[in-house]
Amino acid sequence: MLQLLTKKSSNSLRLQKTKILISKYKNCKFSTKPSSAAAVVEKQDEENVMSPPISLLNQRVSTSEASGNASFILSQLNSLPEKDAIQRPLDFAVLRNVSELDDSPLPFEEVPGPFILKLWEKYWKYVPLFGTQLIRSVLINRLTEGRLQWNRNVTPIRYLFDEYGPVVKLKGPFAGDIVLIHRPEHIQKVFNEENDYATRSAIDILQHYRLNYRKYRFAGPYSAQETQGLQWLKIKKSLEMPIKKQINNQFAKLEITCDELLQRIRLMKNRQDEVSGNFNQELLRWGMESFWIILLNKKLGYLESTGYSETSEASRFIDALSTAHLYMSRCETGFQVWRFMETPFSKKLFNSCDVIDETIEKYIRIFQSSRLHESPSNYNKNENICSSITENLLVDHSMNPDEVSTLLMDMIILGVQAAVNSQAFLLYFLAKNPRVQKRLFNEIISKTKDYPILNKETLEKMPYLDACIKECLRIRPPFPYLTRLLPKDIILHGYKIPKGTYLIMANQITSMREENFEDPEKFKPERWLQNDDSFSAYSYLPFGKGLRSCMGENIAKLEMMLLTAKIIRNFRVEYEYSEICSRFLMMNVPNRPLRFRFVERD
Ligand code: HEM
Repeated sequence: MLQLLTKKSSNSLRLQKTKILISKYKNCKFSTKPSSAAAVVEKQDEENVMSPPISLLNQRVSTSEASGNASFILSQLNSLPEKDAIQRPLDFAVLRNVSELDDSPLPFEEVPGPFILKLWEKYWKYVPLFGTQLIRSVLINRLTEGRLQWNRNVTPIRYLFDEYGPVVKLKGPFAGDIVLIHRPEHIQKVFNEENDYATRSAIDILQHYRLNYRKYRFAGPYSAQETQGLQWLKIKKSLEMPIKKQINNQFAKLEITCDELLQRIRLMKNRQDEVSGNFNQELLRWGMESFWIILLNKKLGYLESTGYSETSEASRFIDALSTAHLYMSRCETGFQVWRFMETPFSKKLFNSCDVIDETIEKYIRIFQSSRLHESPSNYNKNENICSSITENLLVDHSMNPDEVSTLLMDMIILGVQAAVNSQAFLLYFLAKNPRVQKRLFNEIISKTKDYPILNKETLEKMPYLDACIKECLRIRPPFPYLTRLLPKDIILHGYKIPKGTYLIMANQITSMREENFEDPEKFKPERWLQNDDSFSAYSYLPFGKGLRSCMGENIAKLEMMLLTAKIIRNFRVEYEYSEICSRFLMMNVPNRPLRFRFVERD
């Protein structure tokens, strides 16, 4: 009883202290300098502050959470009636004793973030099951106390920004601390510091597949291996020209591939002009066929009738690619038991990766047996001999077949899928915005009336088409986050972020905020046609930025322009069903079947 009474009185003492704290805050002149709540709190009796006036706190707060640090308490105070007066991270700053303010950055420890991780940390450090992807998804969902579901793309991260401000720290017991940002000026600062060893977070399961399962030496550009250094950048730089050349040289083949897809649409449509739900697979076939044309200089018949037989290489490859995508995502999120033993998911993933790998290897062997006996000098004499990027990698860069195979597989699993899903979203946005579609149709007709065959120059004269693609990638970038390992200490929002911290730059959130784009939810391609430099280049980064930016940007844009122009010139695209949103399967993918109507134009 006595204990209870003491507890009660100490609680009211804490309540009083908290109120004093709030009134101090209210009376204090607003300072723009960042400061720290912790500094104020340090002055309090630690015991008192560490056990907050729970009755005052939001219902969600459990006692164990409440026994946390000062940031936690103050963040919970924001849900008190006084919350209008107290804002989030800036408030922590304002609460510091004014006399202590100076220009020096605040220590990393004071970056706000969910506290509950601190409790779990003790347990986690003995269970090395966690990878970067986990931190991004499961963990964040857990932190949001069950209000958000798994694989819900950017929602959990948006929640964290709303809760903690523009710079949020996640204590990563195993993978290291992670800092989340979304403001363009912060993102710009990170890219300004980038050096030749720019490192992204890896897709761990793919790295595991290459290094441990296949025993390759090269883990691919989406790994955190040494390839992330100068060697990769050298290869990447030297491929810029060949890719450009290849896009120009292979334009006619890419166009034929689009025509084949149009034929497939005509075959697939039912009486209501509607294609079946697995139209995404058709787009995947188009994406793969286009990829092979550029990378192998070959049409492999993915959209030809032979390619549809169940036993065909094309069908097996497309199945493997879809399966790999699904299980890669499942392995990366959740408990990563595959780190210790084969699991049903990792088995399915590896089997599909084997199919992809073996197909790529087959074409590499065909190339080797037909060309490698020629002397390298021949390649220089006749430019056409090195007619595909794959040959270029093998011959000019002396990459070994395993390395080439790994690189192509990364490009396929992530790059081709990104282009295909973006194309799917673009058709959806056009279907849902008939006025935009009409304007696009008019542009296509006006630019092609004298030239029934599209060419690259004609496409370049279609600014509205380009704007539609940009707008689609703004609202649904395939990759909603960019990541970098900080090469040196930087100051963000007044906090010192140390070298070696992983930064997650939430680029989808950036481009969906009102302060960066007016009416961000609306599909308004027109915004890209205004000579408006009011938005920062760093508020829209669907292809990333800097040395590690997307290598397939030109390929993807051209493929999308070509196919969209062809489809819109031939069909009016409609969609009658519920809204198609995105779900996160290592990238944004449509969450519903693509049951478009393709109505033939007169
Ligand atoms: C709409 C389609 C695409 C989008 C939006 C996209 C976006 C991205 C993004 C955001 C990155 C990471 C950039 C960074 O960290 O700064 C990336 C990297 C990469 N992308 Fe793409 N991509 C697309 C299509 C493609 C295609 C078709 C290919 C290949 C044919 C490709 C190949 C690559 C490669 C190899 C990298 C790694 C580059 C490096 O690490 O240096 N991408 N892409």
